[in-house]
Amino acid sequence: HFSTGMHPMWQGPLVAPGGNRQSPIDIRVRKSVFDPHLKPLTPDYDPGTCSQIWNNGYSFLVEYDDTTDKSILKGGPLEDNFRLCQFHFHWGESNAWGSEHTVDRRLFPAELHMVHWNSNKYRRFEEAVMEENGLAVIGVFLKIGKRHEGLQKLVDALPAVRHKDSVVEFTRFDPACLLPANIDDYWTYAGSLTTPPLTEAVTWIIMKQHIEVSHDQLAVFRSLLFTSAEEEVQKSMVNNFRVQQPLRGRTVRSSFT
Ligand SMILES: NS(=O)(=O)c1ccc(-n2ccn(-c3ccc(F)cc3F)c2=O)cc1
Ligand SMILES: [Zn+2]
Repeated sequence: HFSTGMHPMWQGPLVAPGGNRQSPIDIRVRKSVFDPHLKPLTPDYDPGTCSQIWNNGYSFLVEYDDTTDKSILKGGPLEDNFRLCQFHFHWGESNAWGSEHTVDRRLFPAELHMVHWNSNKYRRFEEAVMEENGLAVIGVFLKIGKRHEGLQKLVDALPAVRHKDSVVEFTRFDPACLLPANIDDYWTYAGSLTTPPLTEAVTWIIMKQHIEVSHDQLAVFRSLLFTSAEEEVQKSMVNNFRVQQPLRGRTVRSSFT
């Protein structure tokens, strides 16, 4: 039987010890500050660097070969080149919740995170993840609506990684297809990873425009399991989001008025 009880990890530290730039947060639109110096984001991804999908017991990660600067993110609030290493999602057991960030307390059914690391300053991800501003994560909200054609190739591969620690080869997927049409309007703030190690290394870039996926596509996310094949009790992979964290005086900047 599949319980959707709170997975122990998610009852983890509500606020990291001594953390004053933790994520996720609620984005108060009227409190965000327009910054005219913010540039447009210029992602440049090579689908040829896509390598595999891995169920790590928290989410499923679509991983990219980040040994060269083939898939990079520049511009926006970023001074350096950031290399794409993986993307993943957070979602709820119902369409009423699931996102990690909120906009004026509005919850979305799911949220995409595209994780990049500063390849000008560091030699590998493992180093960057421990450094202030070593990472840049793009967040995109998902809403239930029309089927997302580009996502379907990924949805079709998910049954192969149903259990924790399963991996399947996955190639030639262009992550740019998951970005909204308008990537010029975003919020950005200094934050952290939202699961352990919770390091305060992330420049967050949250897209104002959401993408749409169908109810059936999101239902396949919920068919994944937190648990490995050997465990007796299988736990549905749902509600894999962290509770919101105090802003602690941080400013959220917007690229739009
Ligand atoms: N949800 S999120 O803020 O985008 C997020 C949360 C956690 C991670 N995460 C968890 C473990 N790691 C990790 C993987 C490999 C490594 F060498 C070091 C790490 F911290 C990681 O990047 C990555 C991204
Ligand atoms: Zn995430």
